[in-house]
Amino acid sequence: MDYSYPARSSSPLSYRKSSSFSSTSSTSSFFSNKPMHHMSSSSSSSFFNSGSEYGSRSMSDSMHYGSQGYSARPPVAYGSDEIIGEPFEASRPGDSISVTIRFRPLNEREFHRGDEIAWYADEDNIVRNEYNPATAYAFDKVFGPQATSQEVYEVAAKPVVKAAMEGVNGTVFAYGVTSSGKTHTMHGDQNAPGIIPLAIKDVFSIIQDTSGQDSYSTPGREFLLRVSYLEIYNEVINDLLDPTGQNLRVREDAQGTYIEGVKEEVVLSPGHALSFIAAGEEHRHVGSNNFNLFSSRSHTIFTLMIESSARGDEYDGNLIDLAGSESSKTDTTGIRRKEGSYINKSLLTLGTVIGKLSEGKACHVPYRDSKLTRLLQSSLSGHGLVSLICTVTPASSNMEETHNTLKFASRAKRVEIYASRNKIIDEKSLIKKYQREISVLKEELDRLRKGMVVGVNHEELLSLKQQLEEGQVKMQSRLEEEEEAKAALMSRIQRLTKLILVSTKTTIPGSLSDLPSHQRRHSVGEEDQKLDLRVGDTLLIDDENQKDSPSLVSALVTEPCYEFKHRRSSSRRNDEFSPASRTFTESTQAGELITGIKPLAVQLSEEASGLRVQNQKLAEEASYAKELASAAAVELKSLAGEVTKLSVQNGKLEKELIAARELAHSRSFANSTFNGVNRKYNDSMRSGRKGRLSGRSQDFSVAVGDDFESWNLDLDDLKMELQARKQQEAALKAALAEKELIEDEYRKKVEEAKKREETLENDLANMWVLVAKLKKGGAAATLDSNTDEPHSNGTDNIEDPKANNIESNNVLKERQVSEVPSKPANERPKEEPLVVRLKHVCSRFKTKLGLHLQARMQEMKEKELKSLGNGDTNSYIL
Ligand SMILES: Nc1ncnc2c1ncn2[C@@H]1O[C@H](COP(=O)(O)OP(=O)(O)OP(=O)(O)O)[C@@H](O)[C@H]1O
Repeated sequence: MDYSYPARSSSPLSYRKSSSFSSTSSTSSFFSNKPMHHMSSSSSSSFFNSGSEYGSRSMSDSMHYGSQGYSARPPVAYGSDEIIGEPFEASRPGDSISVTIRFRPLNEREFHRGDEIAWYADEDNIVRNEYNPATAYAFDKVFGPQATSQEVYEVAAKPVVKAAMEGVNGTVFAYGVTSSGKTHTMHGDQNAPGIIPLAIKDVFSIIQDTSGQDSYSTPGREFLLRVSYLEIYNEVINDLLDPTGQNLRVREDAQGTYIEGVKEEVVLSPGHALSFIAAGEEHRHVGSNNFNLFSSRSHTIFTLMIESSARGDEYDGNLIDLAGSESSKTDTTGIRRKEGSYINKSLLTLGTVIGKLSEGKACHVPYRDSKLTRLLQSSLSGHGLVSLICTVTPASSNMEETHNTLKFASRAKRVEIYASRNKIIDEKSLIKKYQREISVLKEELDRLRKGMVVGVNHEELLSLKQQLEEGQVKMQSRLEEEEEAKAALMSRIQRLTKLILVSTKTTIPGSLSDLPSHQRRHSVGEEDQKLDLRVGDTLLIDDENQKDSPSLVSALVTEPCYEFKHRRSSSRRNDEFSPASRTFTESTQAGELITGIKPLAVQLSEEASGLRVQNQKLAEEASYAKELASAAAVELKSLAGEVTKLSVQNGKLEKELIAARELAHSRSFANSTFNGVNRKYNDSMRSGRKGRLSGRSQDFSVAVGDDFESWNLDLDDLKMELQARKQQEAALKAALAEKELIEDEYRKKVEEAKKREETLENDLANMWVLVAKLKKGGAAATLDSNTDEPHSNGTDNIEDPKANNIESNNVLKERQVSEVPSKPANERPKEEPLVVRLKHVCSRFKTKLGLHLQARMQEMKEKELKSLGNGDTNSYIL
């Protein structure tokens, strides 16, 4: 005999490669077990798959395998009682065990060995020997090698399943030599599911079909499905669904035999049920024998128990049990031999039991001789439908084993059964138990309902209902508010806690717990520094939009300002974080570390919530500052307008001045002319040429006299006017100088105002940056501000507006760091430095702006007064 071994999957539905060989006989069964201990019109079905050397050794002893193959040997001779010239008449279903034969194809090994077809399916229900055609057996159905498992299921299992759904126990089992196809038939694989998965699927589809159209449909019924899966290995029963369930005992009560303590799992879908099979397969005993690498070394029984009840009919449920298959296979040495002997023993007992039962005599049936027959007792003794599927190989090399299988099947065919529907529900029935519970609960509910409405009139009921609804609405809204607040708080706490834990992780990996306690006590300062760095890291990472870059962290940690910061702040933090930091620094275990962090987180969350209020205030103040800045900008515009007006006025004044100067010049020319004429006149008067010139002189005198008179008048006027003009000129010059001064002053003020506007805008921008930062990383900022420094009064910072032009928090921090506290701790404001600073910025800004506006108003007033004082002059000039 030569052997090779097919791969075998542990899952009943997983793909299996075709086996190449077979030689020894084996048996496998899918049997419908009895309803166990249940009283009722119940039925049960089981698969079992077992391996055995049943008949194989005699076969191997008598057969000779050689290169010539089996064809060279003569056909096996059979006893006359074994040869059936005419096939049996197929039994009527329900009267006897249904017996089906399934041929598998020749496998590769048999083919290469030159095996011939020794047995074949003749028509639908005859198995005939190729070498002796008179040797034939009739069964209910014979499937050829090409038949599918679905076809086998339809004939051999579906009627049992149907009967089980109607309350009749059912058992299907497979029987055959090793590698004849029991597992293939019962479990199958993904491509060709076997009887078990097909039966499970059918049960669920029957339950789901509530149409009533199908003859199997079960409208108006309730079902509870449970599965169990066990194996009989070396005459020991093990629970495959519960590895701790070993060596289970078979018990007997009035209702028959049952397995004590077997695990039953409720299943909700076919997949769910199959998953239990797959899990059970993991625990099953499988080993290689001469012919099958994954030969079953035990009988396995899969049971699907179906409890069914008409809806509302609490005490009239049906129980249906489906059970699984078992197989046994053999080997010739060592442990396999021992297994094989057990398998053979149980199968021989099975054969004996079947034989006794087939005789139909009232004789002792040795059910108790093996666990298998003991468990099958109810089924085999005719309390339910039984379907036997015998798997056979057509190979000539296994002709004798196949013949033995056929003889066994033939005997089994003679066993009569008396299946009847189980009518009485077991007290242990789960569905009944559940129904009782439901009934009790329903009654209780009814009682409660009745009790609630007794003694309450309709109006009271309505008002109560209204009150209840109002209360519900209030409660709901309050609940929502509380939930929101809680969620906000929780998220904040989580964020803060996360920050702290992340920080802890990045900066002191194991350092606290690694240090001996005494060392830790001495290194509080160091750890404080570390904590500061951690806090700083966290804050900076937060500032950097949460970029968790180790290089960035390390770079920031080494920055001098941070070193300075944590050096300086270590003493202070012990005050401010005393409970948390004490817990933190005194922690010795990781668990304690986390416990220590919690109060800190709570504290931080409180501070963060305070900070949020402050942030809001700051935002309001910032918005007010913005308004002020825009008012200042408007005012600046009006100032610029005034400056322009003044410039225009100055231009006019200059023009007037020029005109006045020209006038003065012309007056001076007239004056000099007058003086010249006057001088000439005086000279002529003094020279005595009065007579000679008298006539002319008179004329002239008349002429000149008239002129002179008028000239004298004009001259006085001119003199006065000239004087006035001179005064005016002086006044204008002074006014011009003053205007120029004022203009310069205005220019300066405009420049100053522009600078201030810039400063204000910067301040405002900084404020927004800080507000945004506080909003974004409020907690971190709080932590930072808490750990940074005692609060400075912030005044110095604001003296120089440029200093407030903080482009980044780092600058601010540097400033804060550089402003080492000069005041005692008890003078420190309670608010954070950033907040104080911002407040000071705002108040300074407001004060300065107010002062500036006041000064401006004053100046304008003065200017106005001055303008009024010079009004005559101006009007005179104009
Ligand atoms: N009807 C069939 N059609 C095709 N292949 C089959 C058929 N029956 C069995 N085989 C193949 O034959 C090989 C052996 O089958 P299987 O393992 O089912 O035998 P078995 O009787 O369960 O053996 P054992 O008792 O040792 O566990 C497998 O590879 C299987 O796929």
